[in-house]
Amino acid sequence: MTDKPYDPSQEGAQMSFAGRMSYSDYLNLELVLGAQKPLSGAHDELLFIIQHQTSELWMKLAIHEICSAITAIRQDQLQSAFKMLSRMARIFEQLNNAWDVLRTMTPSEYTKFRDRLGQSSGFQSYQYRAIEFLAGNRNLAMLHPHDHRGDIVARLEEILAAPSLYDEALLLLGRNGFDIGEDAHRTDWRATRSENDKVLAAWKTIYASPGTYWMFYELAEKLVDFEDYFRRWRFNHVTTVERIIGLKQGTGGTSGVSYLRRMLEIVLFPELWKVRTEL
Ligand code: HEM
Ligand SMILES: N[C@@H](CC(=O)c1ccccc1NC=O)C(=O)O
Repeated sequence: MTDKPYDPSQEGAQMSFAGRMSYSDYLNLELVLGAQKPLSGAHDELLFIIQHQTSELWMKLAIHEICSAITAIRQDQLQSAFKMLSRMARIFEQLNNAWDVLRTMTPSEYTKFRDRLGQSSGFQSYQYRAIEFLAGNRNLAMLHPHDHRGDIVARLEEILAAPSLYDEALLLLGRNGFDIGEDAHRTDWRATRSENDKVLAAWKTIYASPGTYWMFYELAEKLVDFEDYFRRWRFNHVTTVERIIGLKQGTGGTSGVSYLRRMLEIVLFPELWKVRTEL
């Protein structure tokens, strides 16, 4: 005698969703899964689109976490900030692992649809710029690709009007009796801050006695962790780009690989890296 095929409804699985919210209703899947619109017939274009869309979704979450981490630090709620910062690092790890999928696309496959991209480029990713601005890398020139979109410029300007993640970490040290010099008196958050020896000395004190300053020490390490994963993302990007387009100019108009190599030099939390040499 053959067994009847297993029917999960017999143990209660809901099978009727007329008038009820289903999985795809909740996740708005029609919108998400209907948003891939390849412009060519090339097999690999779907990979390219999905890779970018999923990256942008993870970036959306990263922005949500970093904004809440900034607020938590401002309110001296360091434990919740730590949770969000740990998640940030994990999100970047996720983005880093995703390069393994894109790396399977060869130059021959990419050239089949590259022309169709026009002058669009990741250089115009406003969520990527938001993450950089929120973290503390505030290069105002990066606002201009969005000049035609007042709503995006307004959102980025709103970020630039407030202290960055690193600024908030420094203000926290200031509130707790550390001399952070110039950084205690800043009013213009748009301007790129300069490195500051007093801040370096404050981190040095913290790293010299972790037990005494555990919360600040833990915050410092979470920030370094985040920057470490961010650097790996930049490195994976430039290596994948060189592997796929060599030294060609970018569709966004930059020199391509040499521009991206220059971006590898960006340091988000300079005194936290410098302090290592001093210990
Ligand atoms: C075939 C794969 C890729 C190639 C060939 C490529 C190429 C490039 C190039 C040449 C640039 C420099 C700007 C330009 O002139 O276009 C750039 C920038 C950028 N790309 Fe990609 N990219 C690829 C995949 C990705 C992916 C998957 C993401 C994820 C969202 C991404 C995000 C970015 C971002 C955020 C920038 C700006 C970086 C900065 O200004 O520091 N790219 N890309
Ligand atoms: N800049 C790339 C094109 C590119 O990668 C791209 C194009 C449109 C949307 C996202 C992209 N990804 C990252 O730059 C290139 O020069 O081939």
